[in-house]
Formats: sequence, structure tokens, C-alpha cells
Amino acid sequence: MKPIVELKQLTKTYGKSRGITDISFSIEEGEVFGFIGPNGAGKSTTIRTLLNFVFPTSGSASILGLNITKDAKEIRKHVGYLPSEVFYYDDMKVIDLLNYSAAFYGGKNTARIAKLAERLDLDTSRKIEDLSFGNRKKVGIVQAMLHEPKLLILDEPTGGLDPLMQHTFFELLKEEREKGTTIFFSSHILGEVQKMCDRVAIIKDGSLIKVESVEQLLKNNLKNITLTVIRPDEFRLPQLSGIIKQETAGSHVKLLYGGDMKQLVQGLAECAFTDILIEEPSLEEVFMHYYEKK
Ligand SMILES: Nc1ncnc2c1ncn2[C@@H]1O[C@H](COP(=O)(O)OP(=O)(O)OP(=O)(O)O)[C@@H](O)[C@H]1O
Repeated sequence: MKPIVELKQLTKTYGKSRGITDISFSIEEGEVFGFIGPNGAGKSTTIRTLLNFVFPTSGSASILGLNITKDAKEIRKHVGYLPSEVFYYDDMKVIDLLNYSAAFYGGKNTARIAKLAERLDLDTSRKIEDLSFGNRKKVGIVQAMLHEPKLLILDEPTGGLDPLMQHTFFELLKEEREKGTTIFFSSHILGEVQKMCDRVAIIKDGSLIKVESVEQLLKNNLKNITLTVIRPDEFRLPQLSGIIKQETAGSHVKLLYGGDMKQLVQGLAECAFTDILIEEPSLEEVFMHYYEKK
């Protein structure tokens, strides 16, 4: 299958300030692809570079086989973009802004606008200046989706939406996915990524740490192990390379373990403990492991 988005060593520096360095990954058609990283990691910079709002310092990227700098105008026609912060001309009515956006894509899309607004409970007759932050976000969502783009790029899409609206929003995304739309969204909320995405790229300090399927990330053989011990202060674990983290809380010794299970069992055979609990770590713990590793 041909990638719909492809980044090759994409780098963007802002003067002396680091933006992103050597980012390479690709997104296949029809995928829901998550882009996750802590604040300042470089998610928005990557997205803004892809959409030609800022110019890459080096490297290249393509969307739908088109070059992000040379063919930016053509790319815009097929992409729906929701920025992390939405700014509008305040004295415009919502419906006028949305009609104006539809005209930009060469259509009217009246029925689609009305349907999306209804789903999101957005009153399009109101002036933008009268809208709350969350309602402005809804305007951005309708704007991104109204021309039924092949690719949706959403930068922190749920910020400002209440939980009920987040649910509706994800339902909308699922419907888009079923239609074959490719979705690329950045987030720092792990639950969202786990729920929605096929694959995920993890970014930290401007560099890509990992690209992995959500399923594989959770299967990465990391285990949470809790040992109940009789004398915590006297308890000594054997030196095992798979022990990533160890902490003692009361009579419990907790390990994050990522090594060979047989070695662990053999090592523990010498230890004094009364109970053992082996659990899958949460996606959050898996991510923290990657964030902390570099
Ligand atoms: N216009 C700019 N001028 C200078 N430096 C910038 C600019 N925009 C971003 N940066 C820097 O680039 C790095 C990446 O920032 P970016 O906003 O892309 O991160 P992010 O992952 O989107 O973070 P957040 O979740 O906080 O939005 C940061 O070090 C940031 O300070």
C-alpha cells in the first residue's frame, strides 16, 4: 500500500531553537495514526511543517505523493486541518465562516455543514466573538471536515471539549475512518490514542523515539510485577538486566520488568516472598518507559 504521508529526515530549527530533528515515518492510507509526546516535543512543528506553514530546514516530506513545499496548494484541497488553537475574525457569524471555507474548496457543502453542526451541537447563527473556547473548537472541527478530505490532520483535537463532546467527536472520527479517511492526530492523552489509533509515533525533545502499533506497544513484553515480601528491608533481588524500575511500598516490592521471564523466575527462586502478581502495564507506563529511556 502507498503511504499517504511520508517524512524523510524532516528537520526544522527556529534560529537557535530546536524544533524537530530528522523525523522519518510514513502513514498508510486509511490508518488512524497517533502522534504523541510531552509538551514542547515537536508535534505542532511537525504538523505545521507538513502543511507548509513553516519551511523545513532540511529533509523532505510528501502528502498524497505531492511535495509539501512545492505542491502545498494542491495538498490543501485534500487535507482537513484542525490547529491546536483556533483564531478567527470575531465579528463573523459561524455559518458565514463555514460557507466561506466551503467556497475555498470550491463547493457549498451546505448539508454537510448542517449535519456536522447538529452532531456537535453547534449554533451556526451565533457570532464567533460570543463563542466559548470549546465552541470555537467545534467550529474548527466542522471546518476541517466539511469538504470530506482524504486526510485529516488534527493537532490536539480534544482540548476544550467536554467529555460528552469528546465522545461525539470520536464517534465522528470513527465514521470518517469507515469511509476510508486517513487520520493523523497529535495528543498527549494516552487513553485517546489507545482507543482510536492503529499506530503511534512517539516524539521527545524534537526526535522520534519509536513508531509502533498500539497493539505491539502494549505487548512489548513489559510486565508489572508485585512481590509480597516478609521483611522488606532485608529483601534483596538478584541483579537482572530486565529490571527497569524497582520500588518498595510497605511489604510490596514493585518491579517494571522487560527481560526474559525464565531468568526472572530462576532469580526469584532464591528470594523470600509470599506472593507474586504479574500484570500488563498500562499504556501510560509503557510511554513513560520510552520517555524516560532517552
Ligand atoms: N515559532 C517558534 N519559534 C521558536 N521556537 C519554537 C517556535 N515554535 C516552536 N518552537 C520550539 O520548538 C520546539 C517544539 O515545539 P512544538 O510546539 O512543536 O511542540 P509540541 O509537541 O507541539 O508541544 P505542545 O504539546 O506544548 O504544543 C519547542 O522547543 C518550542 O519551544
